[in-house]
Amino acid sequence: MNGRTDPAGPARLRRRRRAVSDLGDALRALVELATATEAPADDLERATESVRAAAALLGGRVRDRSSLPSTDDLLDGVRMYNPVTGSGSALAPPLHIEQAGDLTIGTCTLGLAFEGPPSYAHGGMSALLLDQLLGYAVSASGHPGMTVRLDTSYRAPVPLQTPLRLTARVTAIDGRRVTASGAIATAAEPDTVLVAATGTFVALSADQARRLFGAVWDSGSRAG
Ligand SMILES: CCCCCCCCCCCCCCCC(=O)SCCNC(=O)CCNC(=O)[C@H](O)C(C)(C)COP(=O)(O)OP(=O)(O)OC[C@H]1O[C@@H](n2cnc3c(N)ncnc32)[C@H](O)[C@@H]1OP(=O)(O)O
Repeated sequence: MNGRTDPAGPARLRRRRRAVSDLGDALRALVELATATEAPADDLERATESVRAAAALLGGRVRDRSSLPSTDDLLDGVRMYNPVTGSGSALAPPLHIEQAGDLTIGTCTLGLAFEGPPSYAHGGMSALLLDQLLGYAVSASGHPGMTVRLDTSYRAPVPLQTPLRLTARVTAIDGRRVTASGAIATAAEPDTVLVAATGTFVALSADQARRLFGAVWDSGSRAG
């Protein structure tokens, strides 16, 4: 059941979304502390028991890959567990995105959990952030599509625990193919590009959309 069919309606959905975001905040803090901690082994063992108890609470009712989360709404663009932007995701920094004309701007700070080289972000994380931001720019241009190619150029390491500013814009639309380019910089030095990326996104044909997402879409419609 989702917010469209739930008899208690919007209030229940709002409460559930708030709870999902609060849990996301707590999980992100936990993941960061679990990475940063130098606590003694006794404390690690006690924390492990508490985390296992919390997991047992959450495991009572779960979905599988063929169903959408009950908090999400694809038509309104609500994806609470997106691993880059989702407020409910333990994995997401999260990246906050806003649109200013044709420029897409993202902000986030990466903690120690995203460390690759000591004190800097893992390169795969930079690619993940840019894939999401470029994809958002492509969607915002009215031509949503899936990434088919992402070229990433690492010019300088991305510092952890430092506010970041990411930008992206669509540079070409060619039939079903859309190209977007973007960059990561620090908020303090927004003109110094640390990582640049160009992505190609392809709008799905009706057949491709049915083949890839038909089962999820059908289960969403059945749920309302
Ligand atoms: C205000 C607004 C708010 C918005 C709010 C919403 C926000 C929302 C943000 C979401 C942001 C998500 C950002 C993450 C986005 C992912 O992470 S998507 C996941 C990763 N990507 C994938 O899994 C895609 C995997 N690839 C595929 O499944 C297939 O390639 C596709 C996409 C179905 C396309 O099928 P295909 O048979 O490869 O391609 P086909 O349909 O034959 O060709 C279409 C065109 O694409 C070209 N093409 C295909 N592959 C390539 C390639 N690798 N390189 C170049 N061109 C290619 C073809 O040449 C063809 O060109 P034309 O001949 O038409 O000129």
